[in-house]
Amino acid sequence: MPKISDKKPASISRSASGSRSGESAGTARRAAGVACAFVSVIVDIASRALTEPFTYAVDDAAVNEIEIGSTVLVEFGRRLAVGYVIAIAEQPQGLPDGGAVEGRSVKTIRSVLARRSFSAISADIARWMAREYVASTSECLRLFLPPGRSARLSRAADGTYVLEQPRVSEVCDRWVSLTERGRRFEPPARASRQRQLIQALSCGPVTTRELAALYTSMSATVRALERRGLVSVEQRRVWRGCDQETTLSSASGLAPETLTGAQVAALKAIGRAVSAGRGDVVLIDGVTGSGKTEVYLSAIEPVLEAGRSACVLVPEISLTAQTVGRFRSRFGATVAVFHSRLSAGERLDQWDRVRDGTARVVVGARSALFCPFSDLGIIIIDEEHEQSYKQGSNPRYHAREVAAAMAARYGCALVLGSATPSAESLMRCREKGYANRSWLRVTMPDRPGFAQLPNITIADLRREFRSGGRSIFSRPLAAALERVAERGEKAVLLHNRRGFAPFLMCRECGCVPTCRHCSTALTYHERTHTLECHTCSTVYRIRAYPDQNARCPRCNSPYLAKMGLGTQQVEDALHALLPCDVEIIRMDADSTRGRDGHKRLLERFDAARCSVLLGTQMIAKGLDFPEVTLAGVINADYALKMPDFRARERAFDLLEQVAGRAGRGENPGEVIIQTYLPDDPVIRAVAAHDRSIFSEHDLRVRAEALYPPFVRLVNIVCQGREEKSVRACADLVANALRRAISEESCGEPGHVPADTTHTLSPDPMSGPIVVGPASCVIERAHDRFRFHIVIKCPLGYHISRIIAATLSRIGSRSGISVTVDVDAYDLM
Ligand SMILES: Nc1ncnc2c1ncn2[C@@H]1O[C@H](COP(=O)(O)OP(=O)(O)OP(=O)(O)O)[C@@H](O)[C@H]1O
Ligand SMILES: [Zn+2]
Repeated sequence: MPKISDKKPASISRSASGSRSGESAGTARRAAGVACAFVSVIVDIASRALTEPFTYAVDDAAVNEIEIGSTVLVEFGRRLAVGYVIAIAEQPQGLPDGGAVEGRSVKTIRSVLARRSFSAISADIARWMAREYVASTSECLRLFLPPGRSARLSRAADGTYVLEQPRVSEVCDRWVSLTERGRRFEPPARASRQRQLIQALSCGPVTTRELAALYTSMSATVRALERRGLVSVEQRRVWRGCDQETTLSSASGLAPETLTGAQVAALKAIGRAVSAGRGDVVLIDGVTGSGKTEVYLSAIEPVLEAGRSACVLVPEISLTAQTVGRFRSRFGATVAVFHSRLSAGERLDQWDRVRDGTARVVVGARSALFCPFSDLGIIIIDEEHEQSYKQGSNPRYHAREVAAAMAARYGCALVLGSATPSAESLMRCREKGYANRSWLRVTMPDRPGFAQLPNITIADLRREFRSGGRSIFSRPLAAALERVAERGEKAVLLHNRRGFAPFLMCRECGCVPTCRHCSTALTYHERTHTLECHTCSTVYRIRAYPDQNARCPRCNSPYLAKMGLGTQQVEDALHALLPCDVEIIRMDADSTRGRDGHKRLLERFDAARCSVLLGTQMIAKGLDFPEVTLAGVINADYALKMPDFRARERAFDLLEQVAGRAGRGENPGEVIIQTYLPDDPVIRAVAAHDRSIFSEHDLRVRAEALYPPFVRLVNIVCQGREEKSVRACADLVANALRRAISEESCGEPGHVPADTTHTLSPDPMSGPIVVGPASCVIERAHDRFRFHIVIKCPLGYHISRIIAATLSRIGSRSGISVTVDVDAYDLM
């Protein structure tokens, strides 16, 4: 590892804040052959306060190496640090944030650590993200760096800084081939090794790895013939992560003969947004199975023909072989794929393929947004309502918002698709715009061809219970499952396990074992006899009734019994109900472990003649199997009962999505939803295929209680081991915020920063409201107490700036962490 001595501290002048970084300055400098240059550097030190760049000089040695996007080593205060170049100019005054800096007081960068890995546009987006999400600019920029290759400094015991080697590297194969002379070469009769080698190469180049597998120890022979100029050895990059074959019948992306009228209309709207080049947004509000994926595929074609690239985001959960297969079969090797199951090396290789332009269609989860695109023509977000587009750790960005900011900067179109669009997106479309960009909604109300939306039956579990039904399956659902078995069709069955996860409860004293480190109830895993904490992953061994060793941890009673309903139990009930030639496939976190677990289960479901796919949320999304004629929901109620203002929207999305799996082919589909709450507006809306029954009710509630989409919501969580000091810190933060907000409104009434003005409906409030602090719903996690403050804030008000300034004024408290979540989704 290279060691770098820690020279005496250097004072580095700090530049004022700026906005745009121009690539043209660097290009001009090189064209003019100017040797001396200055750069704006974002220093990579974990601190929310470090959002602005610092100015450094570049000496002659480095001047030809340095570009926007380079990683450099710099002195920063008393230490060394890694930094990222976001702008270059001949004079400090020429830097977007320069001017205030005197040339001679500026430090010179130590060295260039890595070549360009992001563009000026990316740097601009990272700075926007840092401002918007109260994050440090370096943590936002790091999203754009090559996976596993970013430079890191660590401090050794003797005080020197050590540059850590990147964790991931490229892999090359060595290819051996015959040269012109080699082809004419006749090895001597006794040289059997040489003969073998020449023969192996006679049909074309072979890798040394293959040679080693075929013949042990061929390397000496290769070397010998190479020296004589008879064979040549060439390094070629291996592209990992490009070979995910699947046998799924529906993973083909063959274009249909004709597009539906709605598809044509949607494509026209997208075409207009692409050619407008302003970052306009098109929301495709299309029922399940209406052919949205086909619209995405057709919209990408002209973009590729124009030489530009496309980025397609899908929720992690639906990054299945089926979705990926459709894109690969339409666009071939130009597709790069990003999902969490890729190895670090595969990620790097996919990233490099995007950078060198071999891959121009990227399909991936939210982080795919940060690929090194050169000329982005379209960004597509499928299932745009999905909560997984919001990042749960710093920087807590929402992919939809980042994509919109990107689309504006790239001058490309943003396409959002969903059968259940988010309240936020629907509102922006009603207002016809947001943040100076046009938002247009197009609907696709029908399925193509003869496919119809399925018929929906609500099975009232109260009535079922009153008339003596005690089975997991109500009579209508049991009968429907039996019909599927008789006809040799397929069914999907949702068992929404969250909230129904089995837990243990003492029948005598009512004790429910909770985690020692967190305030969460523990999930019981029957097969391993363990209780597991889903917050901190602690595992406790335990025995449950009727095991003889079962004991309640509080009262020692043997009646520590299992409650709730596990997926395995539903699986057992299905086996009991259906004939044994019906294949039952269970898909949950346990059965999909491993890299291809998910894909293999779907392939089995696909290949079976008659089968039932039973699973958690993961079966609800995006699956397209035309033979599915029944979709069932074991219990719809959990989703409705969560203490969260978005719970009802999420419940509606989930039910609508599951229902959408049935009847996508020629045979009509049927949906049966079991519930104790048949009169709930969510259930009635799903049953009637009429979103407005639920959304009118839901929006009224949210408008009255001041919740999104009518306001923006920021959740600030303080955590620490000592309850009292955490509480005190939260009080301090809340009061400081209240003061800052009231000062702000006195100074300049109605002040709205220029880049966030838009035309949404009149604000229901005149200024931000700070609520709390209060204990979080999860009061304790990982042995740390949790308090939160919620800010409700009018749309268009730039609250992030005030939060950042307030927190940096307060400074950090030892042992207490403060996290800021702007546009929070998880308020627990
Ligand atoms: N114009 C068309 N003519 C005939 N079939 C089509 C057409 N467009 C799409 N399809 C077929 O209809 C089915 C549903 O399409 P697709 O999966 O694109 O729908 P979707 O709107 O993305 O659905 P979901 O929201 O449920 O994921 C697919 O099997 C697809 O091949
Ligand atoms: Zn725990």
